Amino acid sequence: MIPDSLRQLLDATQGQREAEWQERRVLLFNADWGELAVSLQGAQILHYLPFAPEPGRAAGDLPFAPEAGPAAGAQPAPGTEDGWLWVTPTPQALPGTIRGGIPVCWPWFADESPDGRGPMHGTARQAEWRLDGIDEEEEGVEVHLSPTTRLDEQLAPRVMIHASARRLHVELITEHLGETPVKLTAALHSYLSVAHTHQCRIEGLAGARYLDKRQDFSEAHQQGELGVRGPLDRIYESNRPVVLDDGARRLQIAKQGSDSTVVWHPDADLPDDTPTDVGYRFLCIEAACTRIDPVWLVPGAQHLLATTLTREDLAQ
Ligand SMILES: O=P(O)(O)OC[C@H]1O[C@@H](O)[C@H](O)[C@@H](O)[C@@H]1O
Repeated sequence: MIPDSLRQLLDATQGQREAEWQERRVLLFNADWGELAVSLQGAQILHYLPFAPEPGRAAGDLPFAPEAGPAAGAQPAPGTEDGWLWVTPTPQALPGTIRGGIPVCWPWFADESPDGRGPMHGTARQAEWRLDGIDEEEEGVEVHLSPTTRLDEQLAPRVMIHASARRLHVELITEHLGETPVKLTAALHSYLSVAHTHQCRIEGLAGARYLDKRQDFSEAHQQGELGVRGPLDRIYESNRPVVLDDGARRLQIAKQGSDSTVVWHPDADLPDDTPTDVGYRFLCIEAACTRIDPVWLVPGAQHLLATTLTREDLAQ
């Protein structure tokens, strides 16, 4: 789900450009392979819409048209015309953050800052990031970003986004530049656009142990596949891909460097920046490192946390 004002900016874009949206600098791509919007506040992807091939045709065989926009035979899959990610149409003003897309939560997840007093989900998503490079090809685009200021005494993050007609792949790389081991938790906090939250079923978590944040982190095991029918805030211990089925489409969400899959929706208790008419149009499924699987990074080491969104019929 994309806010109208962002839609208008994208529609007025041919190829690639930088623009301002909601007081933030955003990178916009509108190409033959699809659309991408990234906010430089937080290196946050706000929108992704692949112009996917018709069933039976490989993404690499797309008949690309010379102008920007979907090529003949390459259309958004039914039910996904609005994009694969959800963004609130009424984001907080700066220095607040934008709810939606894929916020980068770093260098801690939720309230797990070293002294327990840091902002929810870390400092990276509020910070200003810079564009380090763009590698644009016919099949897609690769975008590299890093923060403009030092966000941690010892750790340095960077983000790589690769978007194409086939998939959206995001990497959060953390480098240890300091002298002593550091505990890292993090998340790629994907707000996925869905037909209705209560129509969602997540396949791939059956049997997994989870911590239920709504029950004071009590432990349980997932019985059967997860159907979303009310508020959820769970950390599943799992490194496996899941499939999100919202009745309109099946999206595969795979990941690397993560043994925690967070599933979150507040149900009727919507945040202030989320209008009720769009409050059931998202579900968060997050590739994360949490209290279940914190990463102890030693000097000189790197950690890669990645997530990949693919239409199930195109996933390999
Ligand atoms: O910071 P945001 O985008 O409002 O997300 C909040 C939610 O993020 C989830 O990752 C947490 O599990 C929830 O506990 C939390 O409420």
